[in-house]
Amino acid sequence: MRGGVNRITESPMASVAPPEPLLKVADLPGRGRALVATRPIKPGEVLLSDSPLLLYPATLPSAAVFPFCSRCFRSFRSVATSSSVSTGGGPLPCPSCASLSLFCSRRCLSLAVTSSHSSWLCRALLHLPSLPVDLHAPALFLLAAYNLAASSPSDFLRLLSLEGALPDAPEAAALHPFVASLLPRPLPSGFSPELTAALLAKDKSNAFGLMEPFREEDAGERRVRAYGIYPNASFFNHDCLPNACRFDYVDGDGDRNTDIVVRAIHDIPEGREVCLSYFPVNWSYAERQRRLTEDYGFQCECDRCQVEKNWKDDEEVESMEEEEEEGGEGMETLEEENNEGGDGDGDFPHAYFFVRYLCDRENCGGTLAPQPPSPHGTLSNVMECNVCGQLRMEDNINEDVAEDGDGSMIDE
Ligand SMILES: C[S@@+](CC[C@H](N)C(=O)[O-])C[C@H]1O[C@@H](n2cnc3c(N)ncnc32)[C@H](O)[C@@H]1O
Repeated sequence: MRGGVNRITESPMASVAPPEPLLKVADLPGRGRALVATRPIKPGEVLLSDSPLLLYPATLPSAAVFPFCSRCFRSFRSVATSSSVSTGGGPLPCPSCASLSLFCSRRCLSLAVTSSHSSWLCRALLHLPSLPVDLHAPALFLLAAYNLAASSPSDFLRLLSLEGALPDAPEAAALHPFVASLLPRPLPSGFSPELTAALLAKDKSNAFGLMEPFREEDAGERRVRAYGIYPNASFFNHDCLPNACRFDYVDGDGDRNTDIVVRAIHDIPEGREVCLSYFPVNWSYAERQRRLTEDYGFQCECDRCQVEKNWKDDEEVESMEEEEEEGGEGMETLEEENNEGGDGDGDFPHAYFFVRYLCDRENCGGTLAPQPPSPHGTLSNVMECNVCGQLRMEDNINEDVAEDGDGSMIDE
């Protein structure tokens, strides 16, 4: 569904944070809060840079393939090669919980003990290895969330205001007593099994994964280094053919390395809803619907799903394989099909999106978006993959995106 089709009721909520409010929050029937373009948006424009409300590691450092700093989340490998980050002599274990938390510098260690690595959380980590491994990530989330309740009650309320009304997370029953035994007394106001379950549901619906760098040898199995809850980016709804995608540069320099950046993939008209895909765009219809139902509690009815729900399983595989194999010549054929509206059987009207915006690197599955326009508004013809980071020059970017005004080839 698109903004042009839906009736949009503007909510009284503030527009998304500066520098430029290119998006505003709107209530869309059947979709809850959504982000809508406040003016026509050009390919590559930065729609949002968002800092996390909270971050937590996906695993304990001992289980991480490439250990990372427990505060800034940079891998020690990247810190060692960065000119602007002082390592202070290599990974520093926390003096209290030792190798359960490692820091890249004395600065990160001293900043952490006054915020994300408070003394009770540090002691709590010592008990984490007693839990089954599959509960480590949700337990780390709960510890970070209850730590936020103590350190920044307003941010904790913001976390609670996010969407996430799924039935009780099954982990809640095991994790509530665990957390209750570790929290400092007095317990936070409102602390209850229901609050723990509600927090876990917020995490499931809203957490963004900060991924380990892409490696071809991982054969598509990418590991999550950390999860973050981003208060503004949490308003993006899902579309299986998104018009924006998000980038993260966690191993980059500067204090805002854990921010996520959302950029337009192609032209977006004013008033159109801006959506991300909550997972790689090359997933099959069945995989997408399963994930959206189980983790987000809704069935997707986007334009792409409307087409693919009528496909037989083998048709889906054939169409995707055709698109991947055909390359340049295939692209023309698929574009012709698109323009003609397809021929029914084996119809793949959104092939254009895959040819143009799906990274062609083996096992990557990332989405390409142009780099931001210059300060004078000149569009970039360099496409960047949001998974492997590959940059690709694209010819005739201005001509191609004019196809139907927003670069998509979907009939609306
Ligand atoms: C990250 S939140 C997005 C913002 C949310 N709509 C809100 O009101 O805060 C994810 C939730 O939004 C809703 N949602 C996202 N994409 C949707 C879609 N395409 N159709 C219907 N609901 C959607 C689902 O309830 C999902 O669990």
